[in-house]
Amino acid sequence: MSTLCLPEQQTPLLTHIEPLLAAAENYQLGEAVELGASRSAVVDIVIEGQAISLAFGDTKLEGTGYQVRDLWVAPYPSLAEMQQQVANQPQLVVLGLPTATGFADIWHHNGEARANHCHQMGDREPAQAMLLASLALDYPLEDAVTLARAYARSVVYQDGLLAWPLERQCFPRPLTANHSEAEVLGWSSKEVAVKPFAKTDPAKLKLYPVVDTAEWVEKVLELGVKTTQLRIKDPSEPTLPQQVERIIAAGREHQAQVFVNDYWQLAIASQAYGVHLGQEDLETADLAAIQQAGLCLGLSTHGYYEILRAAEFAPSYIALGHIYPTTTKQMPSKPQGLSRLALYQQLIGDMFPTVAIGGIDLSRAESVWQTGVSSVAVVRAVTQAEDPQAAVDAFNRILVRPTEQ
Ligand SMILES: Cc1ncc(COP(=O)(O)OP(=O)(O)O)c(N)n1
Ligand SMILES: Cc1nc(C(=O)O)sc1CCOP(=O)(O)O
Ligand SMILES: [Mg+2]
Repeated sequence: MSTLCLPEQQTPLLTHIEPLLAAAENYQLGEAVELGASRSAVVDIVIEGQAISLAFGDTKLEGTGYQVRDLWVAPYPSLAEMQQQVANQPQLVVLGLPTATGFADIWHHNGEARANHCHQMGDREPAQAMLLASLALDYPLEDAVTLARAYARSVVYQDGLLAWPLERQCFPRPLTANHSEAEVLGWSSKEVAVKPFAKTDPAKLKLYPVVDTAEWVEKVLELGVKTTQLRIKDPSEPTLPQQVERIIAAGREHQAQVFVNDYWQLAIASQAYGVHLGQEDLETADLAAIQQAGLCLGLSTHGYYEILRAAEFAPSYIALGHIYPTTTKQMPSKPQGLSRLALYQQLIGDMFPTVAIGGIDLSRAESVWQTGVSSVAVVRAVTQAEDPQAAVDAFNRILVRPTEQ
């Protein structure tokens, strides 16, 4: 249970907040949110005992939270100026800044500014309402800002229908180097622009065991698996280059799609089938070199913004994690759950293959598969199975579409 308390002047937002919370309940997107009145001029949200405040316009933020600027009177600051300001002010959230070709929403992330951009922005109140509703539903700030814009736009597209935004056309585009307007708009990014990555074979991308030795890669390929990944987290592991060579040879022998986690230079040098990278790698890895070498690229995502950001790079697949709690890896984010997964899958549609990961076992595979994902990645469900062959066979029986039966 969380609470969302509005000051008097923000109560008109309830016109949007109430149906949005009802839609979220309907889709089972989060815990129930109790609405109340704030005794101060700021909006107060409390989730699991943690309080954040949001101050709009001239209201001053005191304490933890966000100062939201969303009312613009010419002359506007430039996008480059706001990028700098937000990078220096972690609490500043900028909504609907007019730019040369549209509108930008900007927020702070790890010492930098991030932004979405769109040509039509919708109205201010729906955006404010969704920002608050989605924060109260425990979406991270970047997803709340992304949903705020998607909702404000969807109210326009759907002719005033107050519903949870689902369609890609409502969502803004993250400003990355791959955004054709980033340069014209004066947005500077650390990533480089890249062409689309090689495509995977969807028929092979179903059960996707992620394992930590070349021996395990060879073993799962022997068991009939057609997509797998070598994930060795210790970069000083002395046998790393040999293990990568081994898995590439084994992948070729079995005509399988074998990915290397993290070590993209090694993967290029050894002409691996593909590389899997995380969000933080997008700014440091040489994506152009990976693309030019013809390798497939899988990208991790953990929410709306990361999905849209990943899509900008046209990867070979988008991984959606973590769906359920996992003990395999310490996760900074919360488990997404099936309902959020289903909406992410609907948003991505057939634009890119998708891979669900995190806490998936045989008992959960069927419901994950029913969301429409292209693949299910597992660690423990195969490597800790009493009988890995039986586990692989059981997954293979589940991961079938009706047209293939
Ligand atoms: C299929 C698949 N999905 C997600 C991940 C996680 O990648 P990343 O976020 O880079 O984290 P590490 O695996 O490097 O800890 C993955 N490896 N594979
Ligand atoms: C490697 C990894 N990445 C995740 C993500 O969400 O990005 S979850 C995960 C571990 C998945 O392990 P298991 O199947 O044992 O829960
Ligand atoms: Mg990684």
